[in-house]
Amino acid sequence: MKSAVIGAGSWGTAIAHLLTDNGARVSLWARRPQLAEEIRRWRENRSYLPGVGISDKILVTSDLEEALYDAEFVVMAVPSQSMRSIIREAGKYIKSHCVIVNAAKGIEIGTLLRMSQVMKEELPSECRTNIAVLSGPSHAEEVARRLPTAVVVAAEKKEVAEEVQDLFMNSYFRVYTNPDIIGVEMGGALKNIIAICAGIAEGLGFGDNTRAALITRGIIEITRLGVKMGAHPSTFSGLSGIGDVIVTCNSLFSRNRRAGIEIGRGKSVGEVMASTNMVIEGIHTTKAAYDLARRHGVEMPITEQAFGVLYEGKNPLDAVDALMMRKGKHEMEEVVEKEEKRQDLKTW
Ligand SMILES: NC(=O)C1=CN([C@@H]2O[C@H](COP(=O)(O)OP(=O)(O)OC[C@H]3O[C@@H](n4cnc5c(N)ncnc54)[C@H](OP(=O)(O)O)[C@@H]3O)[C@@H](O)[C@H]2O)C=CC1
Ligand SMILES: O=C(CO)COP(=O)(O)O
Repeated sequence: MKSAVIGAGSWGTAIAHLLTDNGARVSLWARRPQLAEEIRRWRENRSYLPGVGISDKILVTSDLEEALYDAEFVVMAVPSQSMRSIIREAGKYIKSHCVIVNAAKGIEIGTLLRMSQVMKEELPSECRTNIAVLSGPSHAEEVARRLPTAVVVAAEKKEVAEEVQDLFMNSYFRVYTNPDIIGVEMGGALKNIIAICAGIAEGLGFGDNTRAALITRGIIEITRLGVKMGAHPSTFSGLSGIGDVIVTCNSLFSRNRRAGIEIGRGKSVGEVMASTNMVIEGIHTTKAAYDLARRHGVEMPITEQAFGVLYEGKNPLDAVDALMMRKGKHEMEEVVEKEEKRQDLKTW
């Protein structure tokens, strides 16, 4: 059974490595012929995943048709803002019964669509029902070193989710299934905003209390938007919710957190983006989420302040003040409502 991994950044390379461990026949597509050539020559992706040997069983190519030839599974591990153009081209070579897995974490700016929605729009109709989403706390650097990791796969059809679960699961990579595609995808995308904010807080010299506050209040506003868009609230207490928020806000592997640290220390967003060839999804997702929150009338104070800092030149310290000095409120409206009902009181 052949799997094609589209995208030879750190995540695509780690996934190709994992699937090869699982005995699959794997191809890895790199956008630039030069990168494909480098990986073939060194059997290592020195640009994106240095120090990890790439099996010579993996076919590394920059030719999409060659990568996708005969593939039963296609894993899309490309930056979210490039997903549409790449899947459109890939769709010409994907077989109709293929299972297609989104591994990217983002929302398309402008259309405000999730990645599986973008894929659905661009793929031929016969491919559209076999789309799955893989998400959860899974830094490529650790997966490639076979460190125990747990993630979640969501799909419309249970059989599709289970096929992907079987494909990926092994002794160091545990995969759960979940029917809530919206929740799994929204959690994976939105956590990057919180990771940037946690980085900014660190860059400003704040401590563990601040990070814990951002993680906790962050997952609350992520859940608020996700539920408004049709997600199940419990999904956000799972791997693609709080799990991914925790890892991204704490890990030094996180590009989003690292970008935030630089911004907190005084670099501009442009400088931070120009300083790396890696994708900082949260910068784009902040814009998309800000627009989605307005469209759905959802209160997302952290996202709103992140938007101010990233897109309107707001001073991060002013953003912190704006968050801390908001009018006092209840921690959880739903708890208050339940208590009021239980006690038949209106004291709250
Ligand atoms: N890294 C991780 O640990 C994880 C990442 N993800 C998600 O996977 C997705 C891919 O990220 P990741 O593998 O980390 O990427 P990296 O940051 O490691 O590498 C960037 C990749 O993006 C490609 N790229 C850059 N600009 C463009 C463009 N304009 N069009 C097409 N491709 C472009 C680069 O190709 P080139 O070299 O040709 O410029 C390279 O393959 C993201 O959505 C990310 O959130 C999900 C889970 C874990
Ligand atoms: O999604 C990730 C880990 O689960 C990767 O996060 P970064 O893009 O911040 O590195």
